[in-house]
Formats: sequence, C-alpha cells, structure tokens
Amino acid sequence: MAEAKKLGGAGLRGQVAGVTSLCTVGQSGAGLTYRGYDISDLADHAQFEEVAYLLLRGKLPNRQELEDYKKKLVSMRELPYAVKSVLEHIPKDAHPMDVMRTGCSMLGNLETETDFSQQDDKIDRMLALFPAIITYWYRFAHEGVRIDTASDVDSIGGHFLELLHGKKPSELHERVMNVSLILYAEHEFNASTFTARVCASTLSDIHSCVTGAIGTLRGPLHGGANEAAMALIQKFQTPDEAEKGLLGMLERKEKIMGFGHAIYRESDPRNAIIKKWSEELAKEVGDTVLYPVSVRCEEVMWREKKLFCNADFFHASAYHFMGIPTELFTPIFVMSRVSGWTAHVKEQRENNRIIRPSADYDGPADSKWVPIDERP
Ligand SMILES: CC(=O)SCCNC(=O)CCNC(=O)[C@H](O)C(C)(C)COP(=O)(O)OP(=O)(O)OC[C@H]1O[C@@H](n2cnc3c(N)ncnc32)[C@H](O)[C@@H]1OP(=O)(O)O
Ligand SMILES: O=C([O-])CC(=O)C(=O)O
Repeated sequence: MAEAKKLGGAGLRGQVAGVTSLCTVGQSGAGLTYRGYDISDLADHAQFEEVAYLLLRGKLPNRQELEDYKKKLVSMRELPYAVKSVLEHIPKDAHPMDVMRTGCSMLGNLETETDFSQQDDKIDRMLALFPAIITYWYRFAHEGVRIDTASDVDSIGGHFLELLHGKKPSELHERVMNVSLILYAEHEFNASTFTARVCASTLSDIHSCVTGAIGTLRGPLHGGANEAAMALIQKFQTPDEAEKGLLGMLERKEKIMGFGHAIYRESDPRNAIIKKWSEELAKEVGDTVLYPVSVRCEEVMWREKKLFCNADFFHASAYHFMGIPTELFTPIFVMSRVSGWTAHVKEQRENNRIIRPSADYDGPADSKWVPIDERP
C-alpha cells in the first residue's frame, strides 16, 4: 500500500488549498482513486472515455451514455481550417508542448467560451481535437503531409495512433494507449491542475485554464519527465552500464527523471500498471535492452536512495515500443490530463473564491527613493 508522505516545507507541500471530490492521492488502497474508484480497477476494466465521463459528469456512464458520449467525441474531430493554418506555420523544431499550447489557445480564439453553460461542449471538443492538433502539426512539419483528422477508430488513444502512423493500431497498442490515458487522467492538486484552478478562480475561460495548465505540465519536474526518462535509458546498452551510469549520476547529485514524487512515499501505484504493459510490449518487439535497462534503473534507485519510479518512467519504454517519437510523450499526457484539468475547472466554478494566497516577505525594509541620476 502506498503511504501518504510526511509533508511540509516550501512549495505549498502538505497545505490544503481547496476541496475536491475528484481524486485521492496516496491515501487509501493502492493509493490513487478517481471519484472513489481504485486506479487498478479503472485501468483493468474501463475505457478512457468512460473515465473522462466519470470525472466530468460525476458518475460512470451506462452503456447507452458511453456510446452516445463516444459518438459525440468522434463527431468533433474535424480541425478548423484556421487551426490547421496556424499549425502549418509552427517550425519543425518547435517543442510539441508549445504546439499543444498554441493549438489550444487558437481554438479558444475561434470557439471562445462566452458563457460557462457552454463548458461541457468546449471540454469535449478539446478531448476530441487534441490528438489531431499534435499529429496534424507533427506529420506536416516532419513529412510534409496534410493528414485527414477523421478516423474510424472510436477510442481517443487508438485515434491518436492511427493519425500518427497512418494505419489502424493493433489491439494491443490501442489497449495500452487506453490504459496510459486512464493512468494520466487525474491527480488531485498537482502543479498543472492547480494552475488550471487558479486560472478558473478568476472566472477566466476554459481555454485559458487549459493553456496555462499545458505550459505547467511541460516542465521536466512534471509531465516532461517521461521524455527525460527516455533520454536517460537510451544512453545505456546493458543493465550493468545503466547501474554504473546511475551511480555516477547519484554521486554527482544529478536528478534522475522519472523517479520520486511530491506526495507518494514508497511507490506510485501507476508504475506497476504501466510497467506490466511495457514488459508485454518489450516481448512483442523483441526488446532485450530498454526494458531490462529500465528494470535495473528501478532496482538501483530503490537500493541506493529509496527512490521509486513514478508514472513517467516505464511510460517512456512503453511509448517507444509503440513507435511513438519521444517528443510526443508529454503531449499524450495533455490528451489525457485535459479531462482532469477541466473537471477541476468545473469543480472550482461550482464553489468559487479567487485563489490568492499570501507570502512571507523577506526583502529589504524602508528602502529610500533614489532619483535615477543618483543611482550607482
Ligand atoms: C507525472 C508526474 O508529474 S510525476 C513527477 C515527474 N517528475 C520527475 O520524475 C522529476 C524527478 N523527480 C523530482 O524532481 C522530484 O522527485 C519531484 C519534483 C517529483 C518531487 O519533488 P519533492 O517533493 O521536492 O521531492 P522530495 O521532497 O521527495 O525530495 C527529497 C530528496 O530526494 C531528492 N530527489 C527527489 N527526487 C529525486 C530524483 N528523481 N533524483 C534524484 N534525487 C531526487 C531531492 O533532491 C531531495 O533531496 P534533498 O533533500 O537533498 O534536496
Ligand atoms: O501529483 C503530482 O505532483 C504529479 C503527478 O504525479 C501527476 O500530476 O500525475
């Protein structure tokens, strides 16, 4: 059982900043629940769209509701011409998270939320469009093709893979994407979600809340860690090399991306789930390097520092085995977490007070005004 960590110190750690009925982290069972449902049950049995519905509408959908919801999302996959045009102007070497941020923001210019009664439709449109935003840009910038963003695959994860690779994904790959999107969907008051809630608390529009959250997720201490984890494991050819490399990094006090967590103390319950799928994918592609290297990294970090893999670490190899370019790893996180962010925006709006904490001042006191020409 993942235990709650003793929390305190800087970074608002351990301070309650609001109330939520969406998620618990590190409190009970496997340590992560969405509206009371354990993450391992959701990952084993649910579809991502079912989980998005649960977060956004407050209950699991029945069969008809889920079918209608998926149909609605599929019907919203067409990218507006103006978004395509903006995406075509973004350079090939841009950071894909910047592409997501711009795509989301541009959508907010074209399909502005002018009244909160529109929030559900705006949210569903983002869920439906985010795979198209990133893959349209990626394939145009890298291959010079303008892809058709409609596809027959009705799951968001499968749709993303089809747009990226230009062919229907295998059942296994669609399943792993589904699990991955479920694992990344929601995580209480993490930094990007808190950003979204702060923005929502000013009564701003939904696209601004999500655009800000994307910018926050981009950093390597948060969502960007899955890409950094990939860069790390790719440096090593064997588990022994990985062990030696990690020991050196630890000695130099370097941060090892994909390890540790702000709340969990002994494990991140999402890790065991994605690790299992990474192992299965490794068998499928006949990998004898990346997966064993990743396992050794996990062993060394626990043995040396009692640091455990967070959700990001085994996502790196899993995504790689499915042929996903490393720079698209964090945008996948966005495709999923938009469900959690926007569920929090809705919750914030339901019982809002502007979020405005205080600071302890430690600057100079009684500074005397000096005219500009007299300053040193
Ligand atoms: C989906 C997600 O966003 S999960 C998080 C993804 N981020 C990463 O993987 C980045 C690497 N990990 C980290 O930087 C951190 O563990 C964070 C940002 C996730 C959490 O930060 P904190 O809450 O400050 O960590 P915590 O209080 O547990 O740190 C305790 C000590 O362990 C060290 N530590 C924590 N994580 C790591 C790491 N991955 N590698 C090396 N040392 C680490 C800290 O530097 C700190 O040492 P210090 O006391 O000498 O300063
Ligand atoms: O909760 C956090 O601080 C980071 C995290 O794991 C997430 O957002 O999924």
